[in-house]
Amino acid sequence: MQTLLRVIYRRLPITLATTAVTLAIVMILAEAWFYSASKQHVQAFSEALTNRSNTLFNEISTVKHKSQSFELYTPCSAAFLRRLRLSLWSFTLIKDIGWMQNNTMICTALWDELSPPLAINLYNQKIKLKDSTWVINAGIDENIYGDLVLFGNYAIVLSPYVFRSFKDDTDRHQLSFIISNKNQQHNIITYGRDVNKLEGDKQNTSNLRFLVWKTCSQQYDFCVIAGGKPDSIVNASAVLLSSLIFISIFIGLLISLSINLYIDKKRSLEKRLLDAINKDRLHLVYQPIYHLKKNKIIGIEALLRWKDPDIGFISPDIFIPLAEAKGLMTQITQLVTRKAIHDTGELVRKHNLYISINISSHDLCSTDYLLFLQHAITDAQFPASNLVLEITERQGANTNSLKEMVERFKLSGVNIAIDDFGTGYSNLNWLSHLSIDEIKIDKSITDSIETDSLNKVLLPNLISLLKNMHPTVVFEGIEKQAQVDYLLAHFPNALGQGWFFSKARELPEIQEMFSQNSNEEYSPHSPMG
Ligand SMILES: Nc1nc2c(ncn2[C@@H]2O[C@H](COP(=O)(O)O[C@H]3[C@@H](O)[C@H](n4cnc5c(=O)[nH]c(N)nc54)O[C@@H]3COP(=O)(O)O)[C@@H](O)[C@H]2O)c(=O)[nH]1
Repeated sequence: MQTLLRVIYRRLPITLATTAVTLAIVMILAEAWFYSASKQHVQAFSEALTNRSNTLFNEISTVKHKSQSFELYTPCSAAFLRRLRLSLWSFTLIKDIGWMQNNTMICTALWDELSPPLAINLYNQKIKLKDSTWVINAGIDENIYGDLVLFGNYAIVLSPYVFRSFKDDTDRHQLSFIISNKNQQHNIITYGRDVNKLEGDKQNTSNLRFLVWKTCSQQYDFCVIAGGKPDSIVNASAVLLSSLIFISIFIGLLISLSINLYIDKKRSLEKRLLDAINKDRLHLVYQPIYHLKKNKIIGIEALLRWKDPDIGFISPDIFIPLAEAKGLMTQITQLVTRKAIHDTGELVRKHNLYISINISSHDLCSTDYLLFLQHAITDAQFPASNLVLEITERQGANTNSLKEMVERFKLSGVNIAIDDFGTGYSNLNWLSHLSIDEIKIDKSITDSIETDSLNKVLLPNLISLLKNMHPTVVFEGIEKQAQVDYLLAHFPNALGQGWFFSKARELPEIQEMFSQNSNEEYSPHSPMG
């Protein structure tokens, strides 16, 4: 724990930055979540209110339809009132149905005949629609108020619970709503403190500060427009807010810890590599290269390996790019050249093998490396013609300077190969400009043999092109018998390298392979011939 805290503390700016960024991201996400939840709430509220209003309009419409059947009886007679009561029974949102004359209620289903008749105060909000008039909060009797729908002589008294739950919800969530006719000229019911905002915007256009949702009835002439301010993280409960802050800080610290550990690891890997180079902890393994038709090893490729005492084996795919990035490749190439020449001299001379080493185009353009190589060859009395320098172009080196240097290296007697031919790095352009002794066909092309990839279509043309050229051709990454069979049938003089024959091995194992093969019909020949 202490070590972790030290790692975090050591790079305080990174820790503060990641924590601040995480906090900002978490808060933005929380705000977006609140906004989306509020939007859904307004939408659901508007739709529920529309459903409730639909039920109400439906009940009012039923009363209107039935009114003709009521009038078969004398208004306010016992039979008439009985019909009203029977109808009223089935409604949930209508409280009473009355018969009116000159703004006075003569009788109602619940109150029977009123004696004296009740003068109804109809001067509160009055909304005249096509065939009815809505009176909101009409004074019915002493301290009795109610919403009425008037048509003909009838007065429908709405239940006070029609919109009660919606009004409660409106208060709780600071929503507002308007129920208006479809052309929006008459507001039937309005509620909430932001009704004015809804009035100004009845077109369902929400923005970041105010949400609006409009739903219209399919059957009846009304629409519901609901709206309200979106909830915000700022108004969230203290518990939620502090939990989010805590989580953000925690995630921020974890991210900063990972970044710090990654930086440490990268730095330490670089240091470890430098240490390994200086303490000679890198070593070479060798992968045999076969003449396909003769089924004989005629060369070996030196491949660098690094086993760190703490981490274990580290792939060249990791440390070679690291060395390139940190400017350590000159040292690495010199180390590989020195070791390969020193280790394999006897084997090469005895079996007339050729040995390939990987160098970069940067090394090829370096006069220092040329001098180094010449000294190494002379000191070890190594046959220069048995050495192949494999170059891979990754940095986009200038072809003219490469051409000049290839000539200078070749004057020293060594051979030059293009590695990874067929990838974006090595192409026909190099073949036409440089005096090349060997072409190594990339594994991606070898892989296409016996598959339906595009490379397979190109392969026969590539083979017929290469067959007519001077350089030796090596197919890399052979893993299957089918690939060997194909190449034997179409390009028997090609060379092959890959796990089908052998993985890269320690030098003693390679020497062992030669001692086993020594009595086979193998005539040493010029490796590049
Ligand atoms: N400049 C230098 N680059 C070097 C040196 N040593 C290695 N490298 C480069 O590192 C890359 C990875 O190399 P490595 O992990 O050693 O892989 C080599 C072979 O093991 C692998 N291979 C060979 N046959 C097969 C096969 O049948 N299947 C399969 N999946 N992999 C196979 O290919 C690598 C050899 O590649 P190449 O150099 O293109 O011949 C790699 O880019 C090395 O070049 C070094 O000393 N200097």
